[in-house]
Amino acid sequence: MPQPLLSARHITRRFGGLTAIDDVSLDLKRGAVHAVIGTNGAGKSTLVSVLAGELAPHAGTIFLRDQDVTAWPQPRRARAGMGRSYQRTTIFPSLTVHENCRIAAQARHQHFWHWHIAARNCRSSNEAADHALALAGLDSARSRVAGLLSHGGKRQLEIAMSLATSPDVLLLDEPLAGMGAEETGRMLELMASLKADHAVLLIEHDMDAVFRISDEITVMVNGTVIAHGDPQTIRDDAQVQAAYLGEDDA
Ligand SMILES: Nc1ncnc2c1ncn2[C@@H]1O[C@H](COP(=O)(O)OP(=O)(O)OP(=O)(O)O)[C@@H](O)[C@H]1O
Repeated sequence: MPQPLLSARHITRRFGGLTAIDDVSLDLKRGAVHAVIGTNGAGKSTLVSVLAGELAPHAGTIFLRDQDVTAWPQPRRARAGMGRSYQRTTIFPSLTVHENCRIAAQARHQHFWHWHIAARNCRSSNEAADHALALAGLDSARSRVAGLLSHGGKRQLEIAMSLATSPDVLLLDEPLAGMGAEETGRMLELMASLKADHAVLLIEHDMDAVFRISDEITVMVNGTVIAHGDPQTIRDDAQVQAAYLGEDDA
């Protein structure tokens, strides 16, 4: 069994009187897609934000490899190898696809005393952007204006921007939202190809996609984990069926 790249232990996060996530633990391993599913408001996005370092937990510990990163802010976690994509697209629409990736790459590849160097002259950022575009299958679109890409293309670019920071861990928040069947198929192929070198956390409402792509699934209801296991275990779990999966999904 490979050691987890990321381990979250007993994470709790409250918003005022609401406990959005309550004592949640999970592991992300290289070579595996770990999906977190649950009804609206179950706490999935909050969990991603806590793992990424955008929200501090009220309790619990997060380890990246063997290092306790619980107190690290988001930029430090990103430099240490955590990449994330967001529910809403966060690209720079007037820049080209390559420029978007190059800017993302600078966050990890450029030393702080090099910020005065124009991004286009920074070789390591350019190389990281090239590599990310190749991984994400966007090589041929490198010179296109990002805002003119299809919806699926923009989501693909978001993942490429995340890859440009050379992450080991990828936190993907609803990467398939709003996609048609063809775009979904392409994105699932991309995820399958990325998991060899990455630990992938997938938040997704498309259950067909989740059950096709995932190696492990964690099910959340009202901030707590009610089940965890491989897709077949989750399909067969009576509590999951009652709480979440409809008859069509189970
Ligand atoms: N910044 C915030 N302030 C107050 N409450 C919040 C905040 N962010 C999330 N919540 C609440 O925490 C709970 C969990 O929200 P979260 O967005 O994590 O759920 P989710 O499972 O990602 O839902 P969805 O599938 O709809 O995206 C919800 O009740 C939500 O209203």
